[in-house]
Amino acid sequence: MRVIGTVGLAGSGKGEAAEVARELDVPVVTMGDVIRQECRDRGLDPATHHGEVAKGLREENGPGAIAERSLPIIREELEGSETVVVDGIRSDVEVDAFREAFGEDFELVSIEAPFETRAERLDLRGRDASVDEGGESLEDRDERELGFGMGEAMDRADVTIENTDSLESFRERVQILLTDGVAAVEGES
Ligand SMILES: Nc1ncnc2c1ncn2[C@@H]1O[C@H](COP(=O)(O)OP(=O)(O)OP(=O)(O)O)[C@@H](O)[C@H]1O
Repeated sequence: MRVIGTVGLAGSGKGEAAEVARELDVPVVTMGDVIRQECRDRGLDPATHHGEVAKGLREENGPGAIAERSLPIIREELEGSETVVVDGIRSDVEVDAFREAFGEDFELVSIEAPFETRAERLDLRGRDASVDEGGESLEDRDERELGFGMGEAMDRADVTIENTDSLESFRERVQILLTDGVAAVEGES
């Protein structure tokens, strides 16, 4: 059993990593999915209320609320798969929740790229897929997410993947990590 969590700022490559996992038939549990479900439960549109509901959930139920809500989903996926990816961890408190739930079987990967690189990629992604980023600037999103403790979560990672090279090289490293574990990419980046 292996639960691989990813953490990283907007545009760092978490979505691509999740895509590589799906291509390998590794189930991906997204923190965003938990929040979107909560939006629907509250009768709110996830497109416009995602950030607000994420903040509300943490304020009302504690900073580990979203991680806690994802645990049963992850456990269910582990019944059918040796490896599960947890996409989009946002804080050190969430890291603690996963470590407590899965112990040594939880491995945290920090995906990192400089601000300008992320800004360019998100700009291109927006144009390609007409993704609505909700009108929030990357500076504001970084600030909001770092405010949740994302920097501390990144500091706790077992391994960091620098996503500054080609997409192909990034995808290859993610594939190695998913098939051979965190130790296989340690020292590479
Ligand atoms: N190494 C790379 N080279 C070129 N493009 C890349 C690279 N890594 C990611 N991208 C592209 O950059 C965009 C942002 O990456 P991705 O969607 O994976 O980010 P993310 O971390 O999931 O961001 P968000 O949290 O906003 O969803 C995507 O269009 C992705 O295909």
